[in-house]
Formats: sequence, structure tokens, C-alpha cells
Amino acid sequence: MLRKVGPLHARLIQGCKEYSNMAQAAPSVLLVDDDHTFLSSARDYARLKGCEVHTASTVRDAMLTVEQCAPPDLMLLDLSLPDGSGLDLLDHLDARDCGEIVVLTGEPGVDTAVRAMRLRVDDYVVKPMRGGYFDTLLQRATRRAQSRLLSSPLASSQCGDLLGNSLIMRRMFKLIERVAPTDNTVLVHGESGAGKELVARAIHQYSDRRGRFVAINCGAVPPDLIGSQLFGHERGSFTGAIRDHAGYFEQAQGGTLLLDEFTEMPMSMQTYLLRVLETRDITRIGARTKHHVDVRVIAACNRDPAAAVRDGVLREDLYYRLADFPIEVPPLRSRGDDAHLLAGRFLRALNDEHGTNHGFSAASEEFISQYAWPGNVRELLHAVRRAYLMAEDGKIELAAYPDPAVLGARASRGDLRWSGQTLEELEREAIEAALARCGNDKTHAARLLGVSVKTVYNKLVRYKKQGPDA
Ligand SMILES: Nc1ncnc2c1ncn2[C@@H]1O[C@H](COP(=O)(O)OP(=O)(O)OP(=O)(O)O)[C@@H](O)[C@H]1O
Repeated sequence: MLRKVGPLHARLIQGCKEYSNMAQAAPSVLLVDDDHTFLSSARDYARLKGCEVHTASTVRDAMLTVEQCAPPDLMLLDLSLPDGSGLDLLDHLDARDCGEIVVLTGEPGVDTAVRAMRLRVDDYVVKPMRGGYFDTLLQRATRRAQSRLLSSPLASSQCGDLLGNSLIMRRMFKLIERVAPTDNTVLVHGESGAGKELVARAIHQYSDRRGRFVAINCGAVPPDLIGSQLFGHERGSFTGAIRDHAGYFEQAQGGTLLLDEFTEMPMSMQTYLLRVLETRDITRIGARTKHHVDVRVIAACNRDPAAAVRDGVLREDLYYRLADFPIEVPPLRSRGDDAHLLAGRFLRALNDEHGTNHGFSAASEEFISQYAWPGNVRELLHAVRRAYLMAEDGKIELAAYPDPAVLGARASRGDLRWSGQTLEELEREAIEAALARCGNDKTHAARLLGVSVKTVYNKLVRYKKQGPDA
């Protein structure tokens, strides 16, 4: 199956105007090649076709990538890499999990062709690769991603009302899919505005629970009222209790109760809550009898719950009881292109609502990618709404209307807060932050950091040896 193919580049440029709307099931592509020109053109082209692309230029880099990412729908693998043969990667990977694996080589040989076929390689192509062939591969990857989507509805870019196409979000959707049908208590943790409540709603939506979804913000209820709000009270049980009142647990009977900001609950209430979680029996304030409740509890918080335990504001036993199944909602800045996807959806909803056809200016598109969105999706939503109202000639100028929070965040973005770290620790933080921002794309992160990909990669290998806490 040796094949001679023509140049890819003309095709890449020609195809750059097309933008596939495959957001519903972005195919994932892993490109492994030490030819950086090929790598960046192929990456840009595949991205324009709606793919989520990871790149690597050595076996070691590719191994790190496959360890951290889901198996790709398409893998293009160069045979001769600086630190070994691309086929070495296949020895370390369960090729059955991958979609199509295509080996590229500049120097075809019978030995490598035979080894490639033994290792479940789907095609063996002599460089340079023809653009039309690359298109065919991307189309097949797209079909594969779509069938994945059909076989697992939550593997898509939407889960309940949550949108997200990045790998990190689709992994989170998978967690929601797994836990939803069970009765497990779930601990949802993440920055403000990242979507914790939507996660809780999605878990309820994908469960079989027919009761209501009820949410309480424990931080917003005065400490002396939280007991009666959660568990209810009988008439006359305290001044002002003029009638019987069913608390949130009873209101959520057969459904789901979200305890938002649960770390803000007074300690005495945490003790009672722990008991309720064990027995599912509640007693209204002033009542003599217990009620058994069938309620799935989801706890959410902005602060790190383990730190809340260390700070003495959260009971350790309650933490362990709630942390049955933790879900971390990633900040928007670590979701790759999701900010664009979300901004586009928010704008489309406004256009549909008002019968307009406004679009983002090029500067707004740039702003969406560059800005760190410290207020996460909520901040993005508000920024789009505000800029929509201010639009002139149908152009949304997102950068032109920063609010004070945006300005504050912009000012602080360049400042690394120094709290006694060594230079090496600061460097590690910067590299990790850049990787998080680019959805773990090392080439992109290296560009942002102004260093070579090799430097990023060597550092990562060192950090891996040092361990997570070094
Ligand atoms: N992935 C997402 N897709 C679409 N909308 C989202 C997404 N994440 C959040 N939102 C929207 O952003 C806003 C904030 O989300 P949500 O209230 O769930 O955040 P939160 O993490 O619970 O915030 P807080 O901690 O401040 O309560 C809501 O309007 C929500 O609809």
C-alpha cells in the first residue's frame, strides 16, 4: 500500500476560508512530525476544518500528549523523529482506542512497512502528502467523531445547557454522564461563573429523578435561618414561624438538591447535614417525627474544599462524605477555543431574539482569545450582552466596552504575583498557565512564552520527574 502523493501546501491555503461547523462533534487529531512547517500548516488547516488538534515533534512529546488526552480520531505519525521511530509510540498505546492511524515517511522501507502493518496502522504514506488525501482523512475523522457522538450523546459539545468543545469540557461531560444515573453525592468545585450550577442541573437532567431540582445558596442565608430553610419547621417552633414550612430537602423529594457555597454553612449545621446524608432522615424544627427523604445532594463551592478543611471552616468528615464523586469545572481560560464557541452562541441567541445579524469585529475575536476571563462564562455572557447593546453598523466591539472588572483583570494579567516562590517555581507556574490556556497545545504555549517547543517539553519532562508538588 505504498503511495506517492503531491504537495499539501496549496490545498492548505486554498481551504483556509472554509470553516466547518462541526462544533457538535469536533474530531480530535494528533499530528506527530518533526517538520515544523508541515506541522503548523496541517494543524491550522485541520483546525479550520473544525478539528481539535494536538501536535508533537518527538516520540517523547507525543507520549506526553497521549497520556494527557483522549485517544484521537486520526493520528498522523512521522516515522523518523529525533528521538526514535514514530512506531515506538504505538508500542506504548492501545491502538484499538484510536481512530485511524496513518504513518508518513520520507524513506519508505519494507521493514518499517511490515512493522507498521503489524501494529494496526491503517495506511502507510510516502511524503509529501497530497492535500486531497488529508481532506479525506479529516472527513473520515469527522464521521468517526460523529458516530462517537451518536453512541454517547454526552460526548458532544453540549451537555444539558453546558456548551464546550474542548477536551477538558468533554471529559467533564463524560463524568456527568457516568454519575448522573447513580445516587452518588457529587461535589462540584470551580471558580465563580464557571458553570457549577449548570453542571448540577445537567446531572439532574440526565438522572432518572422525577422530582424537582432545588438550589440553595448556603452563603446567602443567615446562619440562624439555614436550619429551617433546609429542613423546614413546624408552626410556632420559633418567633415568626406562623405556619408549617417544608424545607428544601422536602421540596426536592425525589429530585436533586444543590447546596451551593456549602463551605459557608455554620459548623453546627454541618454536623446535622452529615447525619442527614447518612440516614436521609430529616426532622423539621419543632417537630417530633422524622421524614425520610429521597434526595440526591450536589454540593458546590468556589473555594478549594480541602483548603476549607485546613482552614477549619469545613468539617473533614463532611468533606469526605460529599467528595464521593468530585467534579472540577475548569476555568474558561483553560478551555482552548471554547470562549469563541460560547461567545458565538450568546451572540446568536441575541440575534435570534432581536431579528438582527450582528457579528464580532476582528478586534473582538482577538480579544475573546487573548483575554483571561477571570469571571469565566458569566463575564463573557455579560460582555457579549453589553457589547451587543452598544453595537454600531452591526459590528460588536467587545474590546471597546471593558467593564471595571475586565480592566482590573487585564491590568493584572501581566503581573505574576510573587509570594516567595523561587525563579524556577515561577517559571513552572508560567509554563503550566500557558499550557492550560492553550488546551495543552505545546507548540502554541511555546509561542506565547517566547521559547522553543523543545524547551517547554524538556521542562515538562523535568517537572514530571520532580512530581506534582515539587
Ligand atoms: N459551559 C457553559 N455553556 C453555556 N453557558 C454557561 C456555561 N457555563 C456557564 N454558563 C452560563 O454562565 C453563567 C454562570 O454560570 P453558573 O451560575 O452555573 O456558574 P457558577 O460556577 O455556579 O457561578 P457561582 O459560583 O458564581 O455561583 C450562567 O448564566 C450560565 O448559564
